[in-house]
Amino acid sequence: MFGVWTSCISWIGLGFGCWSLRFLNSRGLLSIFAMENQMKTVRDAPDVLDVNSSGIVGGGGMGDTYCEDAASDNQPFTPWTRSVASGVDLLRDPRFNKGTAFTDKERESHYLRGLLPPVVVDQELQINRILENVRAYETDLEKYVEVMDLQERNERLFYKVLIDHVEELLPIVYTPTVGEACQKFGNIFRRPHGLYISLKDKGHVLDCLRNWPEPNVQVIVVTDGERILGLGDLGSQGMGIPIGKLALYVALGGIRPSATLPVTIDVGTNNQSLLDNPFYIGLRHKRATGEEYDDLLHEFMVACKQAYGEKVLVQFEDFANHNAFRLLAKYSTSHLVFNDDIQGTAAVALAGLLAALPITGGTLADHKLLFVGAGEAGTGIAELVAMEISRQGKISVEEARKKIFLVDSQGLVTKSRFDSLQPFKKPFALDIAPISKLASVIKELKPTVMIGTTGKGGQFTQEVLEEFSSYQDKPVVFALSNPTSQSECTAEEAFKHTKGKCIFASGSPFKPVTYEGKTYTIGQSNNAYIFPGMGLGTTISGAIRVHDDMFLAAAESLAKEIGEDHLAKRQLFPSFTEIRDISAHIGAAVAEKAYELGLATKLPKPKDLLGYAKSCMYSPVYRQFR
Ligand SMILES: NC(=O)C1=CN([C@@H]2O[C@H](COP(=O)(O)OP(=O)(O)OC[C@H]3O[C@@H](n4cnc5c(N)ncnc54)[C@H](OP(=O)(O)O)[C@@H]3O)[C@@H](O)[C@H]2O)C=CC1
Ligand SMILES: CC(=O)C(=O)O
Ligand SMILES: [Mg+2]
Repeated sequence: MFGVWTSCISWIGLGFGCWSLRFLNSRGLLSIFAMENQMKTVRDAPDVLDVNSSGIVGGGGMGDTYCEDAASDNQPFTPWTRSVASGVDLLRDPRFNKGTAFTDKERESHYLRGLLPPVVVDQELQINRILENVRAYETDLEKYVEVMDLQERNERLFYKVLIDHVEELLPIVYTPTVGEACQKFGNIFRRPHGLYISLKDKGHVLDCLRNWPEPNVQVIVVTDGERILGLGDLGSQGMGIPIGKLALYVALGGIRPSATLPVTIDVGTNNQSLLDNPFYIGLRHKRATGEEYDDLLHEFMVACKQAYGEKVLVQFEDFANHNAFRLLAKYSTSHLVFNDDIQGTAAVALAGLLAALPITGGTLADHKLLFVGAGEAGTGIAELVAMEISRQGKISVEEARKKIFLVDSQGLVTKSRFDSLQPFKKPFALDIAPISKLASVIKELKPTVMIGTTGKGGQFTQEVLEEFSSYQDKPVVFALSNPTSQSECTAEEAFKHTKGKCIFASGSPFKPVTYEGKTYTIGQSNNAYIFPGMGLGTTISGAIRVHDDMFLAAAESLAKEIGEDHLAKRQLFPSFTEIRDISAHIGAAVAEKAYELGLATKLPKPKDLLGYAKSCMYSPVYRQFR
């Protein structure tokens, strides 16, 4: 369908000049021309831009895209064409707009004369201007709005500034600010920036996907908004999360922006304050459940493959756990799908634990791990850790699970509660008397690692941290709940209440902590280290399924990035400034695993997977228009 669309455009464009392109957005019109133009086959490599004077992009090259067509041919010059609007439409198209960075020549050839102020600046100066504006805002939410506006105006500038200033801007486009943005999404709403698929679209989900302007989608992040970070049910306003995650796929993992699709499935919300809010953007009723919910989700999953093929990666994000586990189980055998909160989080936390071993000494199997919070993140990590212990120690996963204890909102997960336990908790149920208080659980079981995934701030109290550090020298404390307000403790509290002994990581960013004259850098144990590389790896290998071993490979690859200089600062995760290179390594490791498991379809396998991964990564540097 879209191949025909592209060829039609090129034929029309060449025949009638740039002005004619402006009339070509009606599907009916296009299909008529497509009938006349079946003979022309023109490849589409949307991010490699080269525009001729009639407003048609033409030329070829691999460049920074791994649009499957371009990548699979593996030729330096693959013929293709791409239509780009001229004049004011070009300025209004964020994908191609360069604003005042358009050169005089480009302004002349693309009908921009008079539409811009006379100054011509480079991307660097534009970045400085953006940063100055962003920094001038007092609140992070204002900064978020400014930065997301830029994404809507000038995509390459948005990604360049994000990549070059990732440490400063990640907390704005991602946790913690994205949480507040979701809470107030209706108030700050400007443009949709993703697909909203609601119960009103039942029977027409494929039409929704077909209305999306980009034909070559490779990564979809979808939420139903029921568990947004630790902020609960935010309904349609959860859309901020897929948008933010996909911005990171591009900035950190080098996926082409045009290959990303944020989706929110709206089945209602149980958040009464949103239902009462006149600015709420979603369906104004309680959540649909059961068959009605499942049918819409199923229609969506089927439509994804119909629209984008077998190899489109679907990332489930921030679903409540009663849906998350069963959706993953239901679709993991038929789709290229993973759940970021269960599997991505597991890989990043495992990487942190592996990285901590040189400090704690011993192997993973020598540890006793306590998970405070036994939902998606908690049991996801627990299962992957058990897999790793089993693999390293050549013991069964059942045996490995014995080193793991869970605590949920009712206290320790024990066999006495077995019948009422959710299925994902059952494998870890202990055969001991129930204990409800966290400090008492610690006293009884003496874990060496404590991982918080409760979504409830402040669970690691002074009493809990003091108890946990009372019998060991190197207590490992991960407070993974997001955003910052929901963190089980702050970095400062962790160091203070363990008397500087802890090895600490958090889900949201914390500033370095100085305790008794020594400064510690706080590593961020966030799945943002994993999913961009996972997307890169599955895409470059043409993987058709995601397998747990790919997450183990990703975790091991990430753990290798931690060296002695990091450990000297007790930093278990590298700085995000290094993340693009790290994502390439993770991508190569994931792709390698996909080939090993027979799940890769891109053949022959590239000889140098790392080099190939790097060569495929999107670069936001401006293109020259000819
Ligand atoms: N750092 C990262 O990369 C990631 C962080 N997260 C964060 O983790 C948090 C949880 O997410 P997720 O696992 O998906 O959520 P779930 O709702 O699936 O799990 C939450 C768990 O916490 C338990 N819980 C709630 N209150 C308490 C309490 N006071 N004491 C002990 N346990 C408690 C719940 O108990 P019960 O089962 O009894 O209800 C449940 O088991 C969120 O804040 C999220 O932002 C999530 C993914 C990635
Ligand atoms: C990071 C993430 O995925 C979460 O907090 O849900
Ligand atoms: Mg999440």
